Amino acid sequence: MSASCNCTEHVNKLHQQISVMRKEIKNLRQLLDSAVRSHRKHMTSLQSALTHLGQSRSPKSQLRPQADIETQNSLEKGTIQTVPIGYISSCFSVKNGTPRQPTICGPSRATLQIQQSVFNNPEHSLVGLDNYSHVWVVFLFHKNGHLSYKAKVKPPRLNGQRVGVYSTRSPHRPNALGLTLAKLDRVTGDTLHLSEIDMIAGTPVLDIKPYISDYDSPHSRLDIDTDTYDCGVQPEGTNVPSEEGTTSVESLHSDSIASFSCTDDPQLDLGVERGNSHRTDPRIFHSKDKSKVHIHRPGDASSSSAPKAPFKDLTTVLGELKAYISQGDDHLTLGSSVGKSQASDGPKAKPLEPVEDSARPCYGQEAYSTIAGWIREPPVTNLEVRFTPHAERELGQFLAPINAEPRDRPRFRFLRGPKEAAAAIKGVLSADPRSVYRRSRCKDRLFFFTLDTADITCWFGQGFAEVLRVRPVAVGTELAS
Ligand SMILES: C[S@@+](CC[C@H](N)C(=O)[O-])C[C@H]1O[C@@H](n2cnc3c(N)ncnc32)[C@H](O)[C@@H]1O
Repeated sequence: MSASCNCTEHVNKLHQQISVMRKEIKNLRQLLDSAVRSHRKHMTSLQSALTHLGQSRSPKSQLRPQADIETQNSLEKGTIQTVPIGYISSCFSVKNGTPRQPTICGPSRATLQIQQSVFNNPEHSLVGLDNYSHVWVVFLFHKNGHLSYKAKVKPPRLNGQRVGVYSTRSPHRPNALGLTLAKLDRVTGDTLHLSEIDMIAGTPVLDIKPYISDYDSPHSRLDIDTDTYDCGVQPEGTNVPSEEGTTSVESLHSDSIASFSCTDDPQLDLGVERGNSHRTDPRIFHSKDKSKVHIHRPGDASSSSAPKAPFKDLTTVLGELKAYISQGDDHLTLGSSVGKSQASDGPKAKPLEPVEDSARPCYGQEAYSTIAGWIREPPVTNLEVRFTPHAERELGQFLAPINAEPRDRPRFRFLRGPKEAAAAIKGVLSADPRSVYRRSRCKDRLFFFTLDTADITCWFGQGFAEVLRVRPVAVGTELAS
């Protein structure tokens, strides 16, 4: 009896000892964990101190951590590790039916939230951006499906003709990078609200930059090659003579370019006033030669006796030129058009011969740029877009995101109502979103695409596209954000 009693006591003691030891082990573990944490912290701050030292003392400092040196080496070689700053949330869920360029479809809306993994305070990175109306969006064509690319591609608008990949905006290029000029509607905290986009939902964005027309548009460039001025004299060197007849580099990079005049020849003196940019100088017209610009001067035979008078604004003239080109009226020349409207205003412009074929470069909106002819005059013509009454009724059922009631009606996430959606649908379809294959081989097939929360069904006939159905996207297949 006493032996068994002793034994139980002994076992109990052992149990107590084990439990004490367990507690001690637990405490030791906690101590160890906290030591490891503090060690890591210490190492991180030590590392950043070393990096700082390495950067501030000498770029080649031995103190620079290996990772830093590797990054630098990669940069030197032109290879970088990219990190998306955010992902596009847009009214287009798939490639099919997404505009091929942003301007095709104004109401196409999207948001971009800057990731917290990139900046601790992402909203700080957007401070000041709301001063701009447009932003460049650099993104990855993540849904290309493959990484293959070819030196020559067949843009859909060229209807099967091949051109070099670098003369197109094809998504299939060695580095699958896209570039879109998007309208910046507003900035709220860490989020950009965009429209006029051509990116699908989920597109990884690598960078955004403000669009600054003074820098980004050849229209307003100040460093124009003076060779392109056909003003009768070849200016010395490559710089534009300043008002005083001297050539200053500064003058090319300041507003004083507005004072450009061919002072070498009094007959050519345009008398352009300081403060007026040459880009709005109505005396400058394009010749039909690539990049050539004619400056019409009082000395022109057509205007020798004409007094200096107010000229038509260049943008107006370019507008007329654009209208003329799109009308394709072979009998009308810019000269006659401008001349007509300027009959009482001042000298007539030189006639400009009509563009003969779509391959020839034509003039961009900017006064000093040219673009491939097929961009303005593609072999694929724009389509008329119609809605059947049924489709119109279906579209009319959709509500804007802000309308909470009635609950049983479909609601857009991005678009601001049926009117805006109709404009977006027209934009997408008028540019004929079909592939060349579908256009030529499957003409009669129905075409489906998704816009915001609507599934659109349509068909194409000769010169038109007709919307047959506009249904809410099936539940469970809504847009990925
Ligand atoms: C022709 S690209 C032009 C994009 C951009 N504006 C540019 O010039 O780089 C536009 C087309 O790319 C496709 N697309 C848009 N986002 C994409 C993405 N994340 N991955 C793959 N293709 C995409 C859509 O079919 C859209 O119509």
